Parts: sequence; structure tokens; C-alpha cells
Amino acid sequence: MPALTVGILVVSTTASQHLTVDTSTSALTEVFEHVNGESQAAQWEVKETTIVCDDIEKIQATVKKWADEEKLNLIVTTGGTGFAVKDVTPEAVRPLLQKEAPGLVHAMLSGSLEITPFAMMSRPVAGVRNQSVIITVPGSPKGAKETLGFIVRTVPHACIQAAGMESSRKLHQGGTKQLEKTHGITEKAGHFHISHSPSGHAEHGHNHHSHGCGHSHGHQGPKRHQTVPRANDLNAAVTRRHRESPYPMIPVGEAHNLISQHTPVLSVQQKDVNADLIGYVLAEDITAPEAVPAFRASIVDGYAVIHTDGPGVYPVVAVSHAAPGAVPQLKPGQIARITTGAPLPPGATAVIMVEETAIKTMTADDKEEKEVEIFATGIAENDNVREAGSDVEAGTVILKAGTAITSSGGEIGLLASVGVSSVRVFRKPVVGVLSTGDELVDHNNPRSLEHGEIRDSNRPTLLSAIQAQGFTAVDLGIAADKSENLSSDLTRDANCDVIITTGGVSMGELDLLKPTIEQSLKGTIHFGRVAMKPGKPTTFATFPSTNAKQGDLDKLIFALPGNPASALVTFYLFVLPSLRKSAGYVEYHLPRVRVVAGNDLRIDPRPEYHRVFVKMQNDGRLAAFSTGGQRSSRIGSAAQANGVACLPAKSEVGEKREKFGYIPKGETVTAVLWGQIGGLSGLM
Ligand SMILES: Nc1nc2c(c(=O)[nH]1)N[C@H]1C(S)=C(S)[C@@H](COP(=O)(O)OP(=O)(O)OC[C@H]3O[C@@H](n4cnc5c(N)ncnc54)[C@H](O)[C@@H]3O)O[C@H]1N2
Ligand code: MOO
Ligand SMILES: [Mg+2]
Repeated sequence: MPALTVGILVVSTTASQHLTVDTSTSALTEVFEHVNGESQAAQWEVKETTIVCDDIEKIQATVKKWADEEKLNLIVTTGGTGFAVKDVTPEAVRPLLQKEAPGLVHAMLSGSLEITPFAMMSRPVAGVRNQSVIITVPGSPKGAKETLGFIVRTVPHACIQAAGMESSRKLHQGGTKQLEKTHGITEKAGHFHISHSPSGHAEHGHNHHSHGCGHSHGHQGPKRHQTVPRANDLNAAVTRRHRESPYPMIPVGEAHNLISQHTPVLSVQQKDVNADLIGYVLAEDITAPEAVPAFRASIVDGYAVIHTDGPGVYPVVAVSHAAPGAVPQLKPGQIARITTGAPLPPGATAVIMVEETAIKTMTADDKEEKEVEIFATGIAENDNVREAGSDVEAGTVILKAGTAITSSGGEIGLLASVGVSSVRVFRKPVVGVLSTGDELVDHNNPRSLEHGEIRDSNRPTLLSAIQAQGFTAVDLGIAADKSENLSSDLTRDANCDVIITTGGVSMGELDLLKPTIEQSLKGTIHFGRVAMKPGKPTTFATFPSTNAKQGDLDKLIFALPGNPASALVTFYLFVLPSLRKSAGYVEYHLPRVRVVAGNDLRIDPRPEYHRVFVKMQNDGRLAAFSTGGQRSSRIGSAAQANGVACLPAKSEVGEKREKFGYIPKGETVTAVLWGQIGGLSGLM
């Protein structure tokens, strides 16, 4: 798709007066950038941003300029959609719309209502003016971001149609093909039909929105996909099971959004400052109770002087060591021996390094210098002096809320330097790991395997990865492929905030996780399939907690595929960001970098996450080398991998490449990193 141009109009009287308070523009820009990073998604270019006060005429002037003159593809206003007297954005935008878009309004409201009932306090409008699609999202950066997130992957098609783009037919078909593949959505005579149901009885699609009755139908099943039938009935015979997955295959980006939406940030606790604080995120700004240094101190070993005295021979009248205690006053014509970090004698204005001096005379016992000659010339006031508070001023904020305590030691050191011994941080989630499958045998069971048995490699893998990422991992063992076992094992440790299971989520008759979550745990499955390789049956659900300590927070379940490489890749791509969000991380997704393919990388009908080792090259670029065979069962594909190269689906790479079957060596692709980048070996 060509880049679609966007204008972001912040409607806020405060922000229009104090430009610095606007964080909505960057929050919305981030959403577009995030989507740009998804290989199969539309590309957005934020072309215009401006801030106006809550004034109908000003709002209209900007929207008209962007729609009528600049012909931007999408105009997003944020703010002024509430019920306050000053809120006039819908009143300003509505008369400008030549066509209204109730579908977009519905999508924004229904998505937001699932997050907070306060969404009903927003009065969005949406529609088309000339060739521009216009939407109005709420003012809070969080709300704005979430609301935009609900439509941003679908709205390109509206923009392309509204713009009557030359290639719209072709682009649109391409786009629809993608939607069809990932959502089960098809377009017939301009209407979208959502056919989530393999049995064909749930063809609701757009009429869902067009009854005009203003409420949704009472379908059972996952909240967000209201046309999805429930998982297999636990008590039904195998002949009654679904023969096609009832779960729509959603794009990876949508899976990330759903996980973010349902991942709570956990409560705040007080923690001591020591090595156990690593990985926690501060829940408060930390103000320095003490200054560093607390006194004027020397930066070098030498002699404290009065700088105006200049070079010459001076009597050594005192000694100041880096030790507690008072130091006598220095008078003009006198100097004092001093060590690095020791307090300056009152009256001293600079320190001369010992290397720039010589002993002139000594005390009678020859043990100390009596007079010293200073050679240094051009000494300025405060040379080699650390003023009190010059590293840290008492009362200033040294670390802001949202800062993660890293293992580098820097943050712990800073806190310790000002005498902070405990801080308020977000609680980290406790993560249970349960393997499922009758075929599993503990990896350390010394007996040899019987026919059909395999070693449980997922549990030690995930327990290690969770622990290495700084979270508490609880070993929930192996559950047999029986629903009663699964539900009792899933609820066994009430302290777990998050449970990761592996296996039992695909189409086999013993794949019982999904029905168990829905029917026994009364949980909600937010998605049950993702368009990716590996990881297609990745399932994300929440269920009510019975642990009073966890308040009314639901527990999260990541039911990962049993295939070992699939389980580990989906752990990094989906579970880890969620754990980090719960722990208060602001940047909770894994870092992405652009890399050169170090080998030809085979492409698949699904977007593929190819395990690679990313390493710096002699030319200064990063290159990604395949770890070899990428079959989902081969956990060896993750050994020595520090991330994955994100490869587009075959259908996304153009006809020539599609035939070719791989991304050639030397091509640039995006990689997601979970380990340290390899460098050039050798000294700096
Ligand atoms: N008819 C279909 N079959 C399959 C589909 C499909 O769409 N239609 N999807 C395939 C994909 S893709 C994957 S991935 C797997 C996922 O399977 P499950 O998550 O249901 O997992 P299981 O069936 O229980 O096991 C799959 C595989 O993994 C081995 N396994 C399980 N647990 C462990 C463990 N703890 N350590 C090591 N290995 C484990 C298990 O023995 C199986 O070999 O489904 C495909 N099928
Ligand atoms: O989606 Mo599966 O994880 O390819 O083997
Ligand atoms: Mg299975």
C-alpha cells in the first residue's frame, strides 16, 4: 500500500496555551508507527499535527484546511468529545462530514467500553469529507491511543476508498484478501461479512451494526468476537467436535493489542534497595534526601590552596583525609594536604595535584612535609573541587516513576548514594508454568522412554526464561489431558497472577485447554489463533481470581502451543511484554532493529518469526543468521538465538518473491531481539 497521510488535531485549551503539556500527539503518532512496523500493515505518514483550543471555528478551520486543501487521508481529532460545557469537537466536526461512518463510531465505542464503562462518556463522530476520513477520539492520551488502536488496521481500506485512489481496486482487493485470511471477513457488494462460524450459522457481519437498535446481540463466547461459538463442549463425543477452528485467525498486532488491554498494572509495594530490587519499576518519583557530595570535596590527591596565592613555597598547616571530622580554616599563604574525596578546609578555593608540587622542607622526624612548593600556574577558583550537591542536589528528583531498576547497578548505586533504603515499586507478576500432555515425562526422570512418550522440555525452558527475565516462576508440573486435571492444576497455586500452559490448544480431541478455560474456570478467551508461524494456536484468556490478595484482578492465561519452538517464541513475543506491562514497564515490548539477512530466509504462507542470531558486521550493520531448520518441534532452532527475524507472509512479498520462496541474503528485514546482540570480538 502507498503511505496514507494523517493529520493529528489536538483539541485542548490547556495544551494550546502550554504546548509542553501535549502528550496526545506523540501517543497517537506511536500507534501509527507501531502499525508501520507490522510488515503486512498499511504504512502511515503523520504529515500534520497541531493544537487548537476548544473552539468550534478553530477546529473547523483546521479540519477544512486538511481535508479540502491538503487532502490528508485520515484526520484524527483528540479531545473535546466529553460532556463538559467546553466540549464541542463533535459539534464542530459533524457539520463538516459529507458522509457519516457509524461503523467506525461503533468500533471505537464498543472496543473502549470493554476497557472502561467511562467510554460511554465519549461522544465520537466519524465520517468522510471530500477524500478524507475523519475520526474523533477522546482527549486522554491513553484513551486516544486505545480508541485509535481499534480501527487503525481496518481504516486504511476506508481511506483508500474515500480517496478514490487510482489503484484502489487492486489495493482494496489485496487488503481484503488479507482481512479475509486473518479475520474470516469477506466483502460482498460493499458489505463485510464475518464468517467466524465453520458451521455457517453465525453469518452476522455488518448487519451486526446496521440493525440500528444500538445494542449488540447476546452471542455466547469470547467477548470481543461475539460471533465466535464456544469451544468444544467438554462432554461431547469426538464426533461432535469442531472440524475447523471456531477462533478467528487474528494478526499479531491485534493479539498484542488484546493482551495489552487485558493486562493490568499490578499494585504498589515497598521494597528494600538491594540486589533483589533489580527488574522492578518505580511507582514514585524518588527525591534525594541528601546531597552528593554533602560537603565541598577534593577531586584529586594533593594540596588544598587559596587559588589567588599562585605558585611558590607554602607551609603545610593541616591534613584532610577522606574521613569524618572537622578540618581547620586555611589562611592566605597556607596550604593543606588533602586526599581525593576529603572535605576542603574552610577558606580553601582549589586543589593542586601532588604531581604538580615538590617537598621543600620536612618535619624534624622526616615523616611529613613542612613546606611544599607549588608549581602549577593559572589556577582557577574551584579547580579540582566538587561543590556540595554538585553530583546530586538534595530535594531533586533523581529517578522518575516508571524507571526500571536495571541489573547494571546504576540505579541501585544512585539510590544508595543519597541514602534511600527502600522505594515504592509495582509488584511483579508471579508466573505459573504448566505442561499438559499424557505423553510427557520429566526431563530428569532417569528411566528410558516408552513408545509414544517424550521429554517435557517446555517447562524447564519457560521456567528458566521467566526467571532470567526477573520474574518469579512457579512450577505447576505436568497435567494429564483430562479437563478435571487441567482445571485443578490451573487453579492450584492461588498466588500466580499469570499462568502459562503449553500444549492442548489446537484441533485434537485431547486439546482441552480452551473448553476447560471457558467452561470450568468461567474464563474469557480473547483470542484462540494468531496468523503467525510458529504459534498459530496461541491462546490468550482471563479468568476470575479467587485470591483476595489479588483484589478483583483477573488472572491471565497464555495457553501456548505444545511445539517447543512455538512455545518459546510466543513466550517472548506475547507473554514477556505482558509480564513487563504488569510490572509497570512503560516500554514493555521487545526492541526491534533493522537487520540484513545473513542467509536466504524461506518464507511461509503465514508471517514467520525465524529464529536468528543477530550480530554486528564489519561494515557496522547488523546481520541476522538463521539457526537452521525452523520446524516448530525443533527447540534447537532457539538454541543460541537472540531473537527472530520477522518475515512477511508469502502473499505479501510480491509475485516474483512469492515464486522465489525466500527473502534473499542481503535483504533488510526487521528483527525482534530477546537476547544480547553479538558484537565484533576484540578490544575497543
Ligand atoms: N488439524 C490441525 N492440527 C494441528 C494444527 C491445526 O491448525 N490443525 N495446528 C498445528 C500447530 S501449528 C501446532 S503449533 C500444534 C499445536 O498443538 P497443541 O498446542 O495442541 O499441542 P499438543 O497437541 O499438545 O502438542 C503438540 C506437540 O508438542 C509436543 N509437546 C507438547 N508439550 C510438550 C512439552 N512440554 N515439551 C515438549 N514437547 C511438547 C507434543 O508432544 C506434540 O508433538 O498443533 C498442530 N496441529
Ligand atoms: O503454529 Mo505451529 O506453532 O507452526 O507449529
Ligand atoms: Mg494438539
